[in-house]
Amino acid sequence: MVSNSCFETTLNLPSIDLSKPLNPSSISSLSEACHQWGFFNIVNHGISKSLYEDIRSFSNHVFDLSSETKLKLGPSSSVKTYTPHFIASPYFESLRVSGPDFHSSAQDSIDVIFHEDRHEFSEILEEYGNKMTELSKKIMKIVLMILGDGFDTRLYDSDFNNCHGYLRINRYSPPTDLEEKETTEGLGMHTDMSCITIVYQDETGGLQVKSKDGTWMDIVPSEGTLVVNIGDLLQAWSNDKFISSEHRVVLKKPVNRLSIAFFWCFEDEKVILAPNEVVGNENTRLYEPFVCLDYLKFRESNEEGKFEKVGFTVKDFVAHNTKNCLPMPVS
Ligand SMILES: O=C(O)CCC(=O)C(=O)O
Ligand SMILES: [Fe+2]
Repeated sequence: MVSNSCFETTLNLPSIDLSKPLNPSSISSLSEACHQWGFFNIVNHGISKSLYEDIRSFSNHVFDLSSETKLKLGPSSSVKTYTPHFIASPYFESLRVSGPDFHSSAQDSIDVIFHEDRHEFSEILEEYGNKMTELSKKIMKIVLMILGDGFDTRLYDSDFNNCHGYLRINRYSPPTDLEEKETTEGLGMHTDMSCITIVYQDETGGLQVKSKDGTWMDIVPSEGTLVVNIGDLLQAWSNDKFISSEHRVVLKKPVNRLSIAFFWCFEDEKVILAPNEVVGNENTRLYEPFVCLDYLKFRESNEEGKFEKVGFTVKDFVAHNTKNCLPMPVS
């Protein structure tokens, strides 16, 4: 499980400054990043450092509870908001808070694990969820703008009108015998089940994206910067004009790592079909229309130790569907 890695480099992603209008050069570097990496940075996003500090201290408080208490929110509980160690990886655990009512989603979990009123926790998670929702809408508009010159993004408002978001607070606890210069995977290579994901990673670092030649590139954390990555749903909707990045998290230091990922997704019942204008005349449609929920069910796994399922993508889903649609051999 623990490996020495020598082919890793740092990736410089363009930063989109959300306090300024986009100019032609930022559009062009964003477009390149979306096609090549499926990753870019945003700055001046309006989320304060103190909100992160509040969420961090709340999260550590929850993750430090006993396994027995946390499992009251686990996969076999009624709320199912906690993913324990050994589902995605031995070192990964996470807590989910779902929109659009982030307050009540957080409160449902908090009521189960605390025997006193901790409404301040639901309030900070509500604030974060609402801010991420607004940010996601803003970023989606920017991302759609780069689809092409003269492309009227209003045409697709209806496609994205019913999007919803949820956040997952992730904590990684490296193995205690992790030695200097050794790394281990905290979360294996995967693509996200979202249109876009907005990631806050703490100063520990460890997020990596896979380049086309297979090299893992470090996305180094920078204070005040959030990382955005394209997910499978937008890749399929855009007929591969946007790339859903293959990424992972490696643990390089013997310290706990915290990240918060906000997933902005199509509604479950949406039929995903790339619009004709996006496919273009010369290109073929790469994905048969599919229902979002069918893809989510294909990807989701609560099975302990089935780490390989983490790496399935929308391409695997399409291949699986095609295989299942082949005529049965005549015996
Ligand atoms: O922890 C991170 O930095 C990224 C997490 C991630 O990729 C995910 O939750 O899908
Ligand atoms: Fe991810």
